[in-house]
Amino acid sequence: MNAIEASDVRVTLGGQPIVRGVDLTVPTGQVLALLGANGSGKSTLVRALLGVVPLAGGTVRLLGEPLGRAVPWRRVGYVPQRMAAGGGVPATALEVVVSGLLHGRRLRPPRDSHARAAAALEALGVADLRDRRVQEMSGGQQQRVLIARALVREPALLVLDEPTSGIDLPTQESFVRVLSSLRDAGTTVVVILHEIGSFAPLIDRAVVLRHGRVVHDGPPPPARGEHGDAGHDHTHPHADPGPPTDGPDLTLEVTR
Ligand SMILES: Nc1ncnc2c1ncn2[C@@H]1O[C@H](COP(=O)(O)OP(=O)(O)OP(=O)(O)O)[C@@H](O)[C@H]1O
Repeated sequence: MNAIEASDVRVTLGGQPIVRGVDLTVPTGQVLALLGANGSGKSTLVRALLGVVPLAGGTVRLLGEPLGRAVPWRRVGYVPQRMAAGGGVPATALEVVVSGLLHGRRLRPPRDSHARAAAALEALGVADLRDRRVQEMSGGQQQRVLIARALVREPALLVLDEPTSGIDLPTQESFVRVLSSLRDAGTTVVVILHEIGSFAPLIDRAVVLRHGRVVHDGPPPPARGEHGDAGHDHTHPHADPGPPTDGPDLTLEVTR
């Protein structure tokens, strides 16, 4: 089965076409990186795939069901880009993570929710923050709490929008290990990345957007190696240049 089947997805925001006819099929268990310059439409595409913004055209199926009530949402985890984890509510980290176990008609968390939430915080290296209020945390700490909130659902499909921005390298690496074990358990992962960086060993496929269209879909771009002594491996999407063209030219530089 495919975790995502999207066909000719179109989104218009503020009168502008932002996603301009994207086809995307993601087989179960695949780890897909969504890359592209700032403003190329990555966040808008995933928001459309998850039904957060309305489609101006096209169709989406998630976990075998058409977008809407039939989708088993409790099996979908989503970590939006940079959002205050508590949404202004004076909740502790543990409470925010437990809220990840609530869905639809389930208003009371399951019996083992605290143990599961604590384990998710531990996996993200923020076990010691469990009783701290999220509004009092740094952006990176809040981000980790949000990731824990998505992980605690043990999702079949996990969608992450630049999950590691503002997170230091050792924590990024431990997060990549958490994702590896999820992948081994068969979870499908779609992750928007600014740089492939520490995710490189995990990525099966890279889709690059430019001006709301797919301009690359295949293996992650190979490292070119001209910065051979940089000591690490990352992908820089350049700023989305010029007017839209249909050409397949990639504005992607991979340095090593
Ligand atoms: N609510 C909105 N109304 C109007 N335009 C919007 C809205 N949200 C996003 N846009 C525009 O849509 C375009 C794509 O934005 P989007 O956030 O999807 O890009 P992105 O590739 O995720 O960028 P980034 O890497 O900076 O997060 C941008 O030009 C943005 O200004």
